[in-house]
Amino acid sequence: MNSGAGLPAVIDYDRENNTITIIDQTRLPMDLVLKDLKTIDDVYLAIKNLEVRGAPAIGLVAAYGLVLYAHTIRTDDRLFFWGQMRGAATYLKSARPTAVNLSRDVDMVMSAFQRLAGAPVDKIINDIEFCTGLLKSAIKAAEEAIGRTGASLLEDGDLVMTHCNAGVLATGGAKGTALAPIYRAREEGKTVSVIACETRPVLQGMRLTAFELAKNQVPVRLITDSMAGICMKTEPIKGIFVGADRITANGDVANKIGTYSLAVLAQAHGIPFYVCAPTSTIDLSLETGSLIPIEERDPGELTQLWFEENMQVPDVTYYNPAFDVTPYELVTGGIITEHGFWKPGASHG
Ligand SMILES: CSC[C@@H](O)[C@@H](O)C(=O)COP(=O)(O)O
Repeated sequence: MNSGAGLPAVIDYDRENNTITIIDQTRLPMDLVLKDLKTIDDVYLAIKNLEVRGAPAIGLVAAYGLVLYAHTIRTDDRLFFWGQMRGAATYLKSARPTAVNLSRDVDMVMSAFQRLAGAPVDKIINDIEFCTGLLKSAIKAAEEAIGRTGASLLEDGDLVMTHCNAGVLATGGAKGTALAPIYRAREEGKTVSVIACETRPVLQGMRLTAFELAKNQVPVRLITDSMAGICMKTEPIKGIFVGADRITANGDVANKIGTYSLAVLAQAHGIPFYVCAPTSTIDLSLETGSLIPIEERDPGELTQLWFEENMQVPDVTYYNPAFDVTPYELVTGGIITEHGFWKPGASHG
């Protein structure tokens, strides 16, 4: 199956072989490699190690992970079945803490499972698989809608900036979130070019966004994160478009580390800052962004990853938060969801 973005499906589930196939994003852009996930541990590690990453994509692969696991342990012993599934759900949710989509999608599958508690095991498994298929369709539909709203802000010849990867690789959908307006604008006959920030330390902007956009013939220029300020000062940037991992009730936005710095710079330069995210990324249970759990990752990502040599300096400590929180007042353009612009205080829909 194709992702519709010049790539194979980012996440695909084959029921016959009870296998999830993903694009292994740690191998991009050098190698476009598909990887099979056959066990719950495979799924957990794929999320943890960023083989599949991006808020909607990790939720989707975890949901398929539960389907895969249900097929694997299929048994008429309901108590055992339920206990094992609950353990698997907790395990998958622990892979990464910041993106709310992971726990939300796992919980969604588990509540479908619970609702069917008295049904035959085959029916339960069929239904949770169906539910996961619906989730995938909902991701695609949300992206189309986000794309339409976002593209209405763009004109032919515009230049935008983005950070990390909030494209198809991050969602397993059709257009991504922050990149959806750009893909949609192109469908409307408008060429929009993109400045992609490389996104230290794991380089999602360089390895994934630049790759994905180039593959789709979208003009893209890569910069290091430290070049964003000079670009905002000297280039006619129409807007900054980023995705989100979790948006709290007051509108604060957790997204890839470096997003907050871009929002501060954008405000200083009078450039609108837009966050594109499906409503499933809004977490009304948290009042403010300070309550969002921020994932801290291995310092090896600073000292080693993507380099031949270990560059760890003796007697130096390292700090590697994977996300930061941008306060709502810096989201000057607004938060674009599948229902149009969302403001704190409004319900999801
Ligand atoms: C549409 S995805 C939005 C976010 O998940 C994305 O911007 C991001 O921060 C991804 O971080 P990652 O650590 O690569 O999973």
